[in-house]
Amino acid sequence: MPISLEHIQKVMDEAEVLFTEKEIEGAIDRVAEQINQQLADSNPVVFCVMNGGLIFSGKLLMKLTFPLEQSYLHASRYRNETSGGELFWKAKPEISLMDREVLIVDDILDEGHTLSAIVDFCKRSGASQVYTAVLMDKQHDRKARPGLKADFFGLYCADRYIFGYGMDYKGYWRNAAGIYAVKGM
Ligand SMILES: O=P(O)(O)OC[C@H]1O[C@H](OP(=O)(O)OP(=O)(O)O)[C@H](O)[C@@H]1O
Ligand code: HPA
Repeated sequence: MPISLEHIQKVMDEAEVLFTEKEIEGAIDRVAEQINQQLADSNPVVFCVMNGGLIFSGKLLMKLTFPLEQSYLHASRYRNETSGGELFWKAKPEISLMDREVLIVDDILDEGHTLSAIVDFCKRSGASQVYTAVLMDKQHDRKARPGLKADFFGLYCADRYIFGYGMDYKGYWRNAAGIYAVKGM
């Protein structure tokens, strides 16, 4: 069934603000500072995980102050739905990862299946070290493995369905300049 724009607008009108733009920008500054300290001499390839990682990657990259290469990959398991399924690779990395340090940048670590599969792929492709950075870490006990964490993360969020700053609700509101929770989810 096609999604009605009335529904999409209603979701925004009724959503709860979890984090303001100012709070999120502060978190991105902190993540950038940590990465600048730890990866400055590593000549990494920084991969944006499309689509959700687009805004965080863009904002983060401009705050990284050392030489790096940038690329993208696209693996999706939600496909505009609000619960995850099988991971589907839409675009694998084109740049060689052999003996490279890699930083994967995504919007959210939810159950972590996406990030784990991407990290495994990079290691199998010869990366010497794989780091991960996410804007949001969702708090619950359904992680792909207990204790799964990103190396760098911005903010913890509650176990709600969230959107904004790259994260979508049914394909919409990635452009929202704040992080919102859908009413009742
Ligand atoms: O930790 P997980 O439970 O695996 O979920 C996190 C992943 O889900 C979202 O991507 P999605 O599959 O929606 O693709 P998209 O970025 O193209 O929207 C998000 O951008 C993460 O990549
Ligand atoms: O809460 C979420 N919001 C948007 N995309 C997501 N992908 C995994 N979890 C989420």
